[in-house]
Amino acid sequence: MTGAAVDVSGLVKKFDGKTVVDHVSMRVEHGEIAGFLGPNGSGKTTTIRVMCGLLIPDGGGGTVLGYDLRQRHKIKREIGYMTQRFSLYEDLTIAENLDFVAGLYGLRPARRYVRDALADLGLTARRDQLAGTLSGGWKQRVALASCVMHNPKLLLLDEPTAGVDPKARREFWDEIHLRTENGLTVLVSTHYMDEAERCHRVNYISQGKLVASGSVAEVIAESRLTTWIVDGPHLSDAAHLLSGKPGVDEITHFGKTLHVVGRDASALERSVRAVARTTGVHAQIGDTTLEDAFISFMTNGEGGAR
Ligand SMILES: Nc1ncnc2c1ncn2[C@@H]1O[C@H](COP(=O)(O)OP(=O)(O)OP(=O)(O)O)[C@@H](O)[C@H]1O
Repeated sequence: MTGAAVDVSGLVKKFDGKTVVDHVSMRVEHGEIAGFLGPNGSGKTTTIRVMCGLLIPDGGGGTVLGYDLRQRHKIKREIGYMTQRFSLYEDLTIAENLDFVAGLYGLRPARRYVRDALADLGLTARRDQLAGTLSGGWKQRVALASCVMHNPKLLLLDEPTAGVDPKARREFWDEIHLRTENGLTVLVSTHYMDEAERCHRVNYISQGKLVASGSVAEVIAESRLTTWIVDGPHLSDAAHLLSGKPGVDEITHFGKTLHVVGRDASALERSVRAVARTTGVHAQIGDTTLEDAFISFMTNGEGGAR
């Protein structure tokens, strides 16, 4: 297929006169895992719903899998969408849940689709277990099976791993990576930094506006932040003294170190060196993390890089 899997521009969505998606443009290439990050209420779910064809935008447009956003029924048939609080029928077994979904999509013979989906996601041995008795990780696996059973070309996942333990989260991501190697495209919203780092590209939205987009390295570079790592005794004194000093935008405790971050590199250096002299802490330039960059975008609103 030519073009990007998702290619939208200038998307606007308003609720009751309030703009919650504000001229968002985004491309997701075929076979790519694109991360979608941003604070609570920044407009991720709404943007995803517009891309799914579930909501009609108030402005902008574009294509999803080559279909115009207005071809909502065609889009819906070729995508898989896992909602934020996906639900299974708890009093049905795993196989019965999948059979129900096969019916919704008109997949025939349903029995074969269910059997293949169970095998594909390692669920065969549990096929007769009631969904209500499954752990969070297994429930999420069944939800994934439900979303991919009709062989979508694009998966839109809205915080799929919220509340799932680290091992199950890792397994889920391994599944996702395996599928993209076979041509699937994924757009996934998450609040987890380790998950963002597993994406080919990340998009960061704040107050409805896309403020950064690119590979992890590009987004960190775009933040134009300098980070100093401070360690040694009297760390809390150092943190106290650094707070509000010229060039110091953020101070974060990481174990026995402080990350002191700012955009004005020379002012930051002067402040850090002055406090190091006063308190005896040791300071050295360090790597800016994705989390530092996102916190900076959040604090600076739309002032971030694009
Ligand atoms: N159907 C709706 N009617 C009115 N307001 C809505 C509706 N859906 C979402 N909103 C509002 O739009 C804004 C964006 O919400 P959205 O769920 O898209 O954000 P989000 O980035 O997905 O947040 P979270 O990370 O908490 O899931 C919020 O202020 C929310 O209250």
